[in-house]
Amino acid sequence: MKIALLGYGKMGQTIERLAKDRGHEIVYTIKEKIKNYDLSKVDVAIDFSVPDAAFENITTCFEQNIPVISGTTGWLERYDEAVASCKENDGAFIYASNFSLGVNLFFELNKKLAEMMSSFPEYAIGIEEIHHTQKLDAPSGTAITLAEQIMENTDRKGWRLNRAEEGEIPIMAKRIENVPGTHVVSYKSPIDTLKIEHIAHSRDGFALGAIIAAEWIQNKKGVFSMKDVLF
Ligand SMILES: NC(=O)c1ccc[n+]([C@@H]2O[C@H](COP(=O)([O-])OP(=O)(O)OC[C@H]3O[C@@H](n4cnc5c(N)ncnc54)[C@H](O)[C@@H]3O)[C@@H](O)[C@H]2O)c1
Ligand SMILES: O=C(O)C1=N[C@H](C(=O)O)CCC1
Repeated sequence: MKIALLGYGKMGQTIERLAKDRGHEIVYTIKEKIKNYDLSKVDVAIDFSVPDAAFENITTCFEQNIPVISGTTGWLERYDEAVASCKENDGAFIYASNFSLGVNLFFELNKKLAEMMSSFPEYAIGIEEIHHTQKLDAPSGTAITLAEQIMENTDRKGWRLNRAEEGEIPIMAKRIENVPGTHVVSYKSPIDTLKIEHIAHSRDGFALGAIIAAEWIQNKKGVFSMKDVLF
């Protein structure tokens, strides 16, 4: 595949290394607005940029008929508009708050556990996420996905950053140098605590998942998720 990398920071560079190992060609490494680039020779754009740029990057690709894989977090208030743009342009799109196989397995466990725990209101639910200090958004996109999955399977009505309110899920966000990404979902009662945890040891899992998604979306049209790709 001929790949355009939209965003060439920590993730863009990791994707470049792993994509080359899999025989792909990186034709653009873009660190700025993409309006002026001719992407017509590109098979797929992989966007790991910044929250302010993601929506414009993604929709510009749809207008140029390029499939998009996006992992940028912190722009999701415009996700529905991006989906509409994909459909209008008969495009192809996958967004995931986390592309790693491990986290996508963790998502499935999280949903199942929340469904089981919904019968036991004595357990207080909490989410903790830990990331490196350069991260621009909080809470992480992954933590928001985990909270939304719990809300769909319990009576919890919302989530809140760094504090707990009645009926909501607190998401505690910590920033520690060099941590690629850790997520913990816990259920605490006066008697015991139950926890599930995912610890990324590097960015390779996120990058590999995004490349696998880019390979999978070739010759497809529509809006898909990592669940479609992996399971
Ligand atoms: N979904 C996942 O699996 C996953 C995994 C890791 C990171 N992320 C997300 O990916 C994004 C990037 O993470 P990172 O650690 O590589 O960040 P980073 O800060 O290292 O890199 C971001 C890059 O985007 C570039 N950029 C700035 N404006 C741009 C624009 N208009 N168009 C294109 N590029 C632009 C910056 O110059 C930089 O090179 C973040 O939102 C992060 O939360 C998602
Ligand atoms: O390093 C980051 O930034 C990460 N962002 C994603 C998120 O916000 O969930 C995935 C994990 C790494």
